[in-house]
Amino acid sequence: MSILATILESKRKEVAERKSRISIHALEKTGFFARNCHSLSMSLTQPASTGIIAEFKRKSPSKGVINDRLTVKEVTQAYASAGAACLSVLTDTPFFGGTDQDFEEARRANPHTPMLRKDFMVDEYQIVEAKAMGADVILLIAAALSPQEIKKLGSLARSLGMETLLEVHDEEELSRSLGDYISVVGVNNRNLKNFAEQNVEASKRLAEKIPATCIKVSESCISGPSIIQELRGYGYKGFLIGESFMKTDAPGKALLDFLNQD
Ligand SMILES: O=P(O)(O)OC[C@@H](O)[C@@H](O)c1c[nH]c2ccccc12
Repeated sequence: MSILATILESKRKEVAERKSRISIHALEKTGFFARNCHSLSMSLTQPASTGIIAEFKRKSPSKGVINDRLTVKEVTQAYASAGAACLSVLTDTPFFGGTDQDFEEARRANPHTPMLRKDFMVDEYQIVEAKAMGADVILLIAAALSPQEIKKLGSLARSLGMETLLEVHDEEELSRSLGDYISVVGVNNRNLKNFAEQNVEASKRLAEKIPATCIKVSESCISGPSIIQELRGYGYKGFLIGESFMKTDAPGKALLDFLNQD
């Protein structure tokens, strides 16, 4: 079984268990549910935007522990003051070591910055959870979802005022998953089925296939500022980066260094 299939199987069980504890109706009354969202599209298209979507990531199935020494609050605040256009916080626990509490702490510490709930979304319940956590953006992974599911989850996100980052890895995933509920497309350079690639070729390959009406984001394996320069040339406006920052002792400083050399 691929790593993605393993994660999805575990996620479905987890969501069923969560649903039995708190109803959707109850979730709608909790936390940040009523707050107005920030727009990722607007943040990425502002002329002065750094375009960096900076991720808090403790560990991953492909890399093992990346950094378990720093708190989510210190890292995300440092990212925001270094100029991150958006913060990405993982909430998956078994495979990435993130939690819902991480997300909420980051939200409280960074009220003015757009935030992406990074998880494997398989059910409408998680979209409502994301809103209650204070998310502005949700991730929908084309390799994990049918076009009908993407439409259902993306439309729900939009109706709650959130945006969707649609993640694709190849042309087939892209063409079957687009819809008017998608305004931002992320090309994951890493293949989630085998965690193989370590370069940004997928972004270069798919750049011209993404409709001009969508904002382009390149995700994963961005190891230095020169790659950002190159991807800008392909029309990319967003750059989702975790490991390059998190593997250092000062991820916010690492982001600043990227910007100063960009
Ligand atoms: O740490 P990196 O290589 O900079 O990658 C960040 C981000 O793109 C990656 O964490 C990611 C992209 N899509 C995902 C889906 C689920 C979990 C994680 C991811």
